[in-house]
Amino acid sequence: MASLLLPVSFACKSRPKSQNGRLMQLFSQTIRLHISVASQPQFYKLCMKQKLTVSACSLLSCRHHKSPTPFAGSACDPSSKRNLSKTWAEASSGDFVSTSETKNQETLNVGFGDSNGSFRNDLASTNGLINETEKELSPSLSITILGATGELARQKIFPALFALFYSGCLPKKFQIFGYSRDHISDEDLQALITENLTCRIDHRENCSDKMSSFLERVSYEPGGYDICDGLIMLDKRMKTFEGNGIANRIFYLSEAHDEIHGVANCVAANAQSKSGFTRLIFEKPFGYDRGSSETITKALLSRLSEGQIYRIDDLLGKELIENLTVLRFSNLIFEPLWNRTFIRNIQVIYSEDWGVQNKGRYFDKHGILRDIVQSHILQTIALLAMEPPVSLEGEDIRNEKVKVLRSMRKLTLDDVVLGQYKASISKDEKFKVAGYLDEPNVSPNSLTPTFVAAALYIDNGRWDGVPFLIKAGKGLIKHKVEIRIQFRHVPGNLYRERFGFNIDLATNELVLRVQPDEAILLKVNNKVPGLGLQLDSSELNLLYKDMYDTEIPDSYERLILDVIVGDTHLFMRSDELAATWEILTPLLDDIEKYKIAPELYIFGGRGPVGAYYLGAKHGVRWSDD
Ligand SMILES: NC(=O)C1=CN([C@@H]2O[C@H](COP(=O)(O)OP(=O)(O)OC[C@H]3O[C@@H](n4cnc5c(N)ncnc54)[C@H](OP(=O)(O)O)[C@@H]3O)[C@@H](O)[C@H]2O)C=CC1
Ligand SMILES: O=C1O[C@H](COP(=O)(O)O)[C@@H](O)[C@H](O)[C@H]1O
Repeated sequence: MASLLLPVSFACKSRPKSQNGRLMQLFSQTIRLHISVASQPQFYKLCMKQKLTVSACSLLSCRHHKSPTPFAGSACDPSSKRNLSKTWAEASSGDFVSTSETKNQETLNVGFGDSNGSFRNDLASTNGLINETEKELSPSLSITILGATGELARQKIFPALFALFYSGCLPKKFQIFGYSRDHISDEDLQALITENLTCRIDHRENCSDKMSSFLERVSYEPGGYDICDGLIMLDKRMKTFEGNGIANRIFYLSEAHDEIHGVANCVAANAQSKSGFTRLIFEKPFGYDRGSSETITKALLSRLSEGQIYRIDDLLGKELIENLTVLRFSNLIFEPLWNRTFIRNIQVIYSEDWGVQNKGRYFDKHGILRDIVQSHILQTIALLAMEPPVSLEGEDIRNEKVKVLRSMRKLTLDDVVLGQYKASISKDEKFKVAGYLDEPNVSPNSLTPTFVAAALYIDNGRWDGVPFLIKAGKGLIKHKVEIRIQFRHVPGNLYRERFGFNIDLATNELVLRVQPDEAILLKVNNKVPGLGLQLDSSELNLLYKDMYDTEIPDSYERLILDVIVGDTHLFMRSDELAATWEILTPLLDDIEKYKIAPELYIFGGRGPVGAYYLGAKHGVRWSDD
């Protein structure tokens, strides 16, 4: 019962006083009175009755469901995903605690909950007022962004942290430290990040107050990446902020990739917390091939424990990807069909209508296989194809993902089509569109692929013989990420003649549209209304923007929150990482060895025609065109 109610008190306590303040007060009193008897549906009704939707209950509890039966749990209530105290203890027990390793639940508490599982008023309030003793002893969270002046930090990480603060998802005692080589002041950094901070569209009260309150907690420390002096200074500054309470630390390594190694070493040696957890977030690329990735992993594991390493992949924080496991394991109608007997093929499509933008140098070295397939696509397939995990705990899910990845056949040139976008003329024929070779910092003779289509197979009992067709490319006609699951045709279908010879028309298809416009679509064969017996393929359409009147959080918000609460399931473990490189390295070696020239395709087109032949070879018709 308590866990059902946590989001309620959490949500409502963390709300600021607004014009709804009185209502809010009444409401939270009411909720507390109901604490021992209320159930989540009852709570929901209460919210509805009081017309306390988004504005009064915050986005956390009764916010988004038009459906009358929201499930327990809230956006930033970790217990909604996993059991808070359990997760906390387990995730932390794998963490490196350099001295005085007090690993019981309370000492490794993030400050969200106490050992009874009930929430204390530890969440960041907009006025941030806590008395001195409380300040000294309460658990703290320090988040350091290394590479704080960079594009990723400015555009994604700081805005995500602000959104978490805005949604009441950060503990009361938190501080954000920016770190990079530039000699700038706290104020300079605050000014730099302000332009990208926005309040949620669906509840914008006190936006500027909240921004100021957030910015007050952002400070800056200059320092290098490979020499540790800066991090030693930072450690001192953190200690001043942390006081004598439990000190939890997160380091987000968002500096230039070449520096990752040195920085991780410096953090591990000089800036780990002595009394709480220390977690490091790593950005892509996760190595270059099997060998390089293994070297990096070994170096990291010599300094840190597996539980401290969070390899972040923003695609995995998208709503529909998180929903994959929910869809599969909480609906009776899907899981029994989720195998080779009923599924004909699965297509994962990652199509971008832009080029490499300003990342020519990085992209030319890595290419589409490392940039998109190695993590985005293989992780998506792993979640899609894994066996049911023992539980929703991160490690249980990661155990299943690694098995699928290890059962995946190594890719070979025979089952791959590579492409590269070339210069073209705009549709109105008015201007020339740059090709890949015209991009800044790209070698003029580059053979780096900007497109790949490939057929993957998982050699296990569930998926034997089912092609997983993947397509990823830049400079294509559409901008979308989709997973398409095509089912087999109905045996002895009574209506077969209505479909002629085109069996594809009679195929049920489940489409998970990750972006844009998140949606779950199910294609079913249906009778066209009327006196005749005409059939068509229609869509049962769960379009999120029609169904839920809430803003979908950015994936960085979800993933950073996962790091805070120690939920590892969306982050690649070292053995998963090794398994992905096993699949790709032979192919990458051959591409380099034989200097495989990619098939050129027009920017803004459908990609190389070879992709269609590849589909045909594996009995698949791309269903996204
Ligand atoms: N941007 C994105 O969308 C994505 C980025 N990534 C990864 O995230 C990390 C950060 O990306 P992003 O912010 O775009 O990168 P930036 O190029 O903007 O660089 C980030 C920071 O790294 C430091 N830096 C830049 N060049 C060098 C250099 N030659 N030597 C040492 N330090 C340098 C800079 O800080 P300083 O002031 O100290 O010079 C800069 O603020 C990278 O590792 C990247 O691979 C991964 C996926 C997507
Ligand atoms: O990780 C990456 O993602 C971007 C696309 O990110 P999105 O959040 O805009 O969908 C992609 O363009 C880039 O190549 C890749 O490294």
